[in-house]
Amino acid sequence: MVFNKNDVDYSLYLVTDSSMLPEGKSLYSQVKAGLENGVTLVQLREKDIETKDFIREAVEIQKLCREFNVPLIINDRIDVALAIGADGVHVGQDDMPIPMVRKLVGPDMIIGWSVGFRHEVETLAQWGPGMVDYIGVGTIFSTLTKKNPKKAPMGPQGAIDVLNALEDNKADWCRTVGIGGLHPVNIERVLYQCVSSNGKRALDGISLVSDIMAAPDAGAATKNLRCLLDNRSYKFVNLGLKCETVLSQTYKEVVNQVTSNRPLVQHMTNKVHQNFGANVTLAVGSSPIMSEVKEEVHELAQIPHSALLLNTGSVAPLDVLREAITAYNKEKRPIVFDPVGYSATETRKLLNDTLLSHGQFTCIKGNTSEILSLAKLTKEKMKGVDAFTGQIDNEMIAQATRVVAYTYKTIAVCTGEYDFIADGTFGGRYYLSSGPGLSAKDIPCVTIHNGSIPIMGEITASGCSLGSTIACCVGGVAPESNLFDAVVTAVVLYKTAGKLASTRCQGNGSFNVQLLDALYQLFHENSPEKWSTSLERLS
Ligand SMILES: Nc1ncnc2c1ncn2[C@@H]1O[C@H](COP(=O)(O)OP(=O)(O)OP(=O)(O)O)[C@@H](O)[C@H]1O
Ligand SMILES: Cc1ncsc1CCO
Ligand SMILES: [Mg+2]
Repeated sequence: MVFNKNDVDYSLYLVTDSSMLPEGKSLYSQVKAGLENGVTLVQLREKDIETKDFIREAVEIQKLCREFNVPLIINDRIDVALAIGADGVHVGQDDMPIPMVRKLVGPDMIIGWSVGFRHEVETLAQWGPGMVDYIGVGTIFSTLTKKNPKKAPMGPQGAIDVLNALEDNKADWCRTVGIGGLHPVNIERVLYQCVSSNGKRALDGISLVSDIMAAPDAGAATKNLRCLLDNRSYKFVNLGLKCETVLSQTYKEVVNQVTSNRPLVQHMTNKVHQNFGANVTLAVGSSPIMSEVKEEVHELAQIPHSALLLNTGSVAPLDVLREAITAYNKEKRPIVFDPVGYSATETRKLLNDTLLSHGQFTCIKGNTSEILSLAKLTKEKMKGVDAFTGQIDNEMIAQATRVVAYTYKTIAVCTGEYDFIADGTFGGRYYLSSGPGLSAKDIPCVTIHNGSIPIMGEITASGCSLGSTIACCVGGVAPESNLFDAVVTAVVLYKTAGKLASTRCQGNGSFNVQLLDALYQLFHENSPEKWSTSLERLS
């Protein structure tokens, strides 16, 4: 053993696969290129190979790894690991039980275990520090490397559950690498999202196969991966992210920017909302396009100042929604997500969870039912798309909003008489191993209020149209503007318009018309110093 187990760098963990080598490259040459450019740990994983050949290969790779002072882990084959004196072994849930592995390999060898569930973490915690040194947390996304996957992809949320279980069980010795379907397009996002709820733990690294093994230029591919890991900042929209005091001057500036940039807001929204949403978008100086066509999402996402409102009230097919998220994330354009009726049925919950795992959202907006159930603060199913009617106080709503913002690293908005807005974006920063240190209760949260306006909740799609307004504001602000300010401006503008409309209307029908007029008027006057809505920063 040349390594102190505690000093192992898990950040970029290369797992080999000789079945995917590009022409003219060998396993040896690919691993060498990886090591020269920032791979910190190597696992030899050969599924269909004679023992004699495996040993020969392992000895060769071991020599190479030693040159770079990088540990070599052997997959599955404890006998091979022992025979060559490897630095570690990696075993799966269906392989030899960990206590037996430890007995065979002795105390110094690194033992890695594939883990996907909380109860597996509880088991390793009971074994204590002498057993498992690190876990491969996965499968995060589906992957072609595993031919017959036994587990459904867990998504970043599943990885967060595992990190939480490690914290809850005080397994502080155990390191973690994310595994499964990780590629340059999603690595930053996964690292950004995967933080335990107490803020103390993030993934220690990522493990991957094809992006290095199958790369025509494995050196360049590794360099690129190394950059992503070392970057520590995920700009999921091309905007500055910070949370400052919001003043009427700020509202004015946001409205000015929306006016001059006139964003194109693609709506994938429910049938009830389509017409009104398009009119609201026009009223606030923006251009709507209602489109659920898979083929055009990339083109639309590339338009300057585009934004996507993704409302799952009555939904486009899953593959269309996924493609839209991929496109807007790729172009770093904002997405506002409205998970309408999130917990009304199991089907809706699964659909929304699938989308939440698939990408990064600038803002997640919901009513009290949606936000409470997203935050897992209620197990009660929603009655259709209705807001929560049970007992809740503002403190609980603030907590739920913060939990949603923190969990999804987003700006969360919870609507009702009081609207709550929490910023869980951390300015796009991410951390390896230690996490940001803050938990949901520590993140910025404001509440806005303009008295009780029950009629706002009594017309359909009023929440959906707040979603349109937010999308106009986050799409319309100039690069390097503050996203949180843009969201707050939209919510304050909308509430002010609701108040004004409620004083002018004669009932629900005319309220709708008055709301459009008021939005148009307030937006175009742009005199926020006269707006009646108040904002309070919560501690
Ligand atoms: N009692 C109330 N007082 C003041 N404003 C309210 C009240 N109820 C709702 N609102 C406002 O009405 C808008 C819609 O909020 P609501 O919570 O009803 O959304 P929603 O249920 O998602 O709407 P929908 O699904 O019908 O689109 C928000 O802008 C919110 O601030
Ligand atoms: C009524 C309704 N049903 C699905 S979406 C929607 C609009 C309000 O959320
Ligand atoms: Mg409502």
